Amino acid sequence: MHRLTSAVEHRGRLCVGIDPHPGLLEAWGLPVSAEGLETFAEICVEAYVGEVAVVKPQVAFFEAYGSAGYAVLERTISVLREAGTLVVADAKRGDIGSTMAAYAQSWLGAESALSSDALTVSPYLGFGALDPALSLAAEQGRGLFVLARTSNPEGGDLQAAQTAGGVSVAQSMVDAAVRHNDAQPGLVGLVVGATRGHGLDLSNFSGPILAPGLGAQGATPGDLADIFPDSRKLLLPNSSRGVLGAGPSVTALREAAVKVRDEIESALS
Ligand SMILES: O=c1ccn([C@@H]2O[C@H](COP(=O)(O)O)[C@@H](O)[C@H]2O)c(=O)[nH]1
Repeated sequence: MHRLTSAVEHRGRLCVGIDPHPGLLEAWGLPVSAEGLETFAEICVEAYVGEVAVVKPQVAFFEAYGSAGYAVLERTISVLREAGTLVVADAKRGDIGSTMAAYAQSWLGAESALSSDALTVSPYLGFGALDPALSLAAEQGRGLFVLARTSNPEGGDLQAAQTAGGVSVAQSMVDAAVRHNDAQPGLVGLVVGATRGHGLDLSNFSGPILAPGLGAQGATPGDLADIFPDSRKLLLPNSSRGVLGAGPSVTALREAAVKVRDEIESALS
């Protein structure tokens, strides 16, 4: 949490995405192949390093190219982290505890080529199933972002459903995160979409919140203060396509990221 707080103080709260959609590769004049992917990622890295605190590669778009895609992802993560940019691997892993331990080693283990500063995880096999990842993250000084209320409209039926405890499923994830952070501040972050009112009580939650939905999904920096009235300090609004649409010029991409970054900072000041 200390590294995140310091990065955000220096380079703002925007978490910008590297989401190499095939349509974006084409729009950038790149082949839809692992070679195109590599150039796309290199342009993103050049544009973002030094300007934003946090970058979120969307693992799915690398995975689509198999081992060659993973090799590009490994290089991308490593170059970003060596340059001092925090990396959230958006892989949304979640499984029974014994398998979760292996996912944790892949994304948070110091020796892994995919080792990142934080990983998105799904708690829908039970928050307790995340324990091996929580332990490794704590040991390695990394973080987890646990899906609570996602930005997509389809998430509502499940996430807003009432649990036997009388709170929504999403709120139960927030409450579990609060309990873990009481023991280890900042270990658990949440994913809460910026696309609508989330209906959550976040007043006891002091960890980071990854808030996707700016740009292509319709949210604007001006919406953030209303949606997250009590969670501004470590709020990490995410925009991917909304910024990436400015490429392939490194300068134009950097300017687009800096513009959104600065709009977020003035909206949350
Ligand atoms: O609730 C969620 C969780 C994750 N995402 C991811 O964030 C980006 C958003 O991309 P845009 O291009 O800015 O829409 C993408 O990687 C999603 O998989 C999310 O949108 N909502």
